[in-house]
Amino acid sequence: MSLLDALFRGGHLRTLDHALAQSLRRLDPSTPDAVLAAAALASLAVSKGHAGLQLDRARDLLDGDDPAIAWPDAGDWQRQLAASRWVAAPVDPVQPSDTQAPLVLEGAHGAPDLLYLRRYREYERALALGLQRIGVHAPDAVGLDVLAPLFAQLFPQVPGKDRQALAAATALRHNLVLITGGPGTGKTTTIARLLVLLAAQALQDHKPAPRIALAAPTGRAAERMADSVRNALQSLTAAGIAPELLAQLPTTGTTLHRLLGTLPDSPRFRHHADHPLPFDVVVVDEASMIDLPLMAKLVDAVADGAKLVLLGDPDQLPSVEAGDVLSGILRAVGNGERITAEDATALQPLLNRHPREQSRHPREGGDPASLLPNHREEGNPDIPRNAATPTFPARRIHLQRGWRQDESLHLAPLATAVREGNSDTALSLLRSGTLSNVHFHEALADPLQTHRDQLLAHWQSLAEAATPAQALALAGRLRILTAVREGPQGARTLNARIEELLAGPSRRGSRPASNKHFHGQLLIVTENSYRHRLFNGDIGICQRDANGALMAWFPGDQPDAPRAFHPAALPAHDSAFAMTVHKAQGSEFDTVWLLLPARSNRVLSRELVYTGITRARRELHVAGSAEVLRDALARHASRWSGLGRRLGSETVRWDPALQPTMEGGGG
Ligand SMILES: Nc1ncnc2c1ncn2[C@@H]1O[C@H](COP(=O)(O)OP(=O)(O)OP(=O)(O)O)[C@@H](O)[C@H]1O
Repeated sequence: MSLLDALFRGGHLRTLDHALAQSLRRLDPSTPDAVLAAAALASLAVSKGHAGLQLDRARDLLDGDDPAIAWPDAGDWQRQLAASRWVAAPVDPVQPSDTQAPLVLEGAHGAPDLLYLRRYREYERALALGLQRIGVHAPDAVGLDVLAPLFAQLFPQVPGKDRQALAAATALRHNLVLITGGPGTGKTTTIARLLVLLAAQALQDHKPAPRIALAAPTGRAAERMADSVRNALQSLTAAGIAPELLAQLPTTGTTLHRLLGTLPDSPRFRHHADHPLPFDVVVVDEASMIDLPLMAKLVDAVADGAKLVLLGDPDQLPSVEAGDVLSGILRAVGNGERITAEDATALQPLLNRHPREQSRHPREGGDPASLLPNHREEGNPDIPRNAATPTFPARRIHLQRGWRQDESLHLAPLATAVREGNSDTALSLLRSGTLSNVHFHEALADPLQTHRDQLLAHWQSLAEAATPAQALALAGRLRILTAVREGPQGARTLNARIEELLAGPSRRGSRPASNKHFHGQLLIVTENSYRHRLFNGDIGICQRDANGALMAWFPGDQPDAPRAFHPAALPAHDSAFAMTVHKAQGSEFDTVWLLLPARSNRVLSRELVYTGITRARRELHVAGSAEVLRDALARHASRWSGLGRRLGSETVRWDPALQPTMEGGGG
């Protein structure tokens, strides 16, 4: 049996993957089986979140080992592909490939071979060039010293120890900046202060106030970001920052789709290179969730000379759709932070001019590296002092100190153990019961049985809420998060059981399948609908309106004015009493129940557990066996992508002639 047939008959391919291979065979019946199978697998790889197919690890795409499949040797496979008319093999990672070839093979200098669907290689190429374009426009650093008093007021901590200050200062001097860190490390707080500085800088230069956009991949994440900025502005008001500066800052956030301007029934956007976004500063939160097509389109739409600041937690799960863009970019920036000696010199007026500090330590002068946080100082990891000028003009600052320590949930030690894959520590912390509001239900498989009343009470309160806005506000109080969708510990099964429980014994089973919506039902949208302005991951609730008609309500532009849809007219959606950790990215809930499957599964990873537990704001329950937890923490959720090497490549240089035009599709 051919490899393609074996893959198809084994149920490993989707219809779409198989159809792609078949269409190549129809066009040229002499196409070798290995090429057809590779085309189908490259298409399958995208559906599993990879940018392309890594030939030597193709078997990892399958859900389990299949003895019926005889995998070709990766070297032979590569040679057959390189010789095929369907496969372009450009030597340069930023040159366009032959438009006639639907597949692109890349891999050089010992890097593994990646086979792309052409469109995804174009997205990566466009993204790499677009990031270069944004990054090479370094803003003028002249005049930073005038900002020093305001800077010192905004960042009163001890200089040389404050990474938030370093991040803001760096972002004043660079146009492509990544500020990374776990939950509560002050990413948004830092942004608010940076925006005040940018407003002050414009005022001082007699320029118009900067046009600023705050965006995130999901509506919920955008709202959370705007909330945090509003809180930060309140603290800045209290700290005596000039109201005229604060007045220039945005207090609302938007989704990336809305920012870019969706077009009805089209994956294209209103804003792109030829019609760029009318913003001088674009700040995007939850960058780990952004997939390759969307990031490529965002970067394409950022105007020349504008600043792009990406915020994210690199330890979270990568985006569900193809990409793992954030980690690709971080790989190119380098694992450490790229603060060059040149940066340090330029930032000296800000970082070394704290009035408080100056009186204690007269300005040292001379050694610019003395400005940088020293890794030997407590709480500050290493920063390469004078890394060679990076080929990729981005800067990254990683914030480490958690600022939410006074809150009742004591999560940090567990989050660290999980992030580091340290299962002994994670288990002993969980078992010890010493972390406040963290509960471990070892080997518990069914919380709906053991904690039924407590869980049901919450969902019943949704049905009792007086208005849809109130019900939506309550919706974030509790969520069951699962690793998988199917199976006894999967989101689908749990939702069905919760629906039954809510229906009560008398009505159990009475709700016809065709009319599955009910008052108090929590919903999650599972596909993007540009027409409805509803996007994958949006959460809504069913409630009867004043006339008794059951409507589905989703957050609107104003928190107190949700949008109503007829349930039958909604795009694809599910119940959302329980949802997968993947779908919960970008959201937080007061109480989280993280339910692990009874048996190990390839989707389990330390990133999944980390993302799941860090969704909790007040209380965390983890249910599962030690064995499954150990297995999860031993695995990384990695994705195949060539972005890191494309960005790090010596040959990637911004050249307007190379900039591709963004095609539609994918995003
Ligand atoms: N330098 C600081 N001094 C005092 N409080 C701070 C500081 N930085 C952050 N905080 C506080 O810590 C909390 C978390 O900050 P913030 O929301 O900015 O973090 P974040 O990294 O954006 O979090 P998340 O990723 O969860 O959105 C806020 O209450 C904020 O006021």
